[in-house]
Amino acid sequence: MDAKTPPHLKYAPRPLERPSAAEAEAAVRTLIAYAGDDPDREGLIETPARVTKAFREFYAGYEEDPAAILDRVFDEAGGYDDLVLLRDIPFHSHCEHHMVPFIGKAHIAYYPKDGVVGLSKLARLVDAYARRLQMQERLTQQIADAIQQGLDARGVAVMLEAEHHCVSMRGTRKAGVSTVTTAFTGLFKADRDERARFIALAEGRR
Ligand SMILES: Nc1nc2c(ncn2[C@@H]2O[C@H](COP(=O)(O)OP(=O)(O)OP(=O)(O)O)[C@@H](O)[C@H]2O)c(=O)[nH]1
Ligand SMILES: [Zn+2]
Repeated sequence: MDAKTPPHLKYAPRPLERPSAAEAEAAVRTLIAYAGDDPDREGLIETPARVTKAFREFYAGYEEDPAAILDRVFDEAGGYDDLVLLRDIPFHSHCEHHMVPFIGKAHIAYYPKDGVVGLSKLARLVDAYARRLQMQERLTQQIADAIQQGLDARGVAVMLEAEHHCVSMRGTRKAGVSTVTTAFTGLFKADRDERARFIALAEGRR
């Protein structure tokens, strides 16, 4: 990606100064005590190390370069230039307000221009952005923009539907609420029939 790349698409938002694993484990001990339990009781002794390890998995996206995921374009798709759609890609992310999971499915479509990308790469792209502290709206937009930029597609459509555990488990405690977000570029942005086709396919109506 070049100097014109918008900040939200860059590999990492800024150079990160990571605390050590020992410092992170100490912070988890503090949170256990804040929750009201004893970090020294037997069942919790190894928990700070486990949580720290889990964090590296939950937030592995900061170490991924989305542009590199879409690097390999196949230009031998036999002239195929119609829509490619992946439906029901499961994802897990964490909301940046409460660091609580939001979990759902992504539907992604694009109209190829000069080639197609390996199907698994679109799922990898979702993970590269989902495994960060996120807002669902930004996650949706980042996925669309990265595909648009990486493939120079004629159009990209992204729909995310997710349940936010910060809404279901705490605060208003409304379980089962689905948040739906969409982002469109190119043909999808310009043509409402294209948007309708995408939505029908994403919902499994065709
Ligand atoms: N737009 C948007 N809001 C989100 C997302 N994830 C969590 N939120 C919301 O972020 C808001 C944060 O609101 P605040 O009033 O600062 O925090 P709060 O007091 O914990 O809010 P409550 O959840 O209403 O108790 C809440 O309304 C959350 O539901 C997201 O991905 N997108
Ligand atoms: Zn939240």
